[in-house]
Amino acid sequence: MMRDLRPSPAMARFRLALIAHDQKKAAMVAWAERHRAALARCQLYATGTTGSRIKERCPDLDITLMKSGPLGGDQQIGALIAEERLDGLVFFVDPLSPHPHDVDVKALTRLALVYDIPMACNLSTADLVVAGFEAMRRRPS
Ligand SMILES: O=C(CO)COP(=O)(O)O
Repeated sequence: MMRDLRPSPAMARFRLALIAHDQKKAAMVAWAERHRAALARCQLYATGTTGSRIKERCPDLDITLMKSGPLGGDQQIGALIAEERLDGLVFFVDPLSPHPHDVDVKALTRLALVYDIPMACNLSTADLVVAGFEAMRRRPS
């Protein structure tokens, strides 16, 4: 079954979570800056360090900061998905470094699959997710 990704009238903003591993944080900040206008129309969540880094560069973005990933932030984002309070996830994964909380990352990925949440793990897919949100926002209901 296809999810209807249009925001309901009651939920006029897409709810998007942003996460980046350490080696990908600079790319995430640059990406967020590039999509600043579209992201300003979203309700944003982020793991602690990722969100703080984005806010340094884009202080106008309203981001709800969760805990840092290794301290449970990935699981908090997963809980948002399980409660159906998230419409998309951008998670810039570093495939070349080991992470002590790999099990949390796997659990988060699994929940995004279970709940059919658009999940972008690299730049080009993240661009498509934002373009998709913007196109759906403009589509007459
Ligand atoms: O570790 C992370 C994702 O697994 C990201 O967490 P931070 O944004 O707190 O660094």
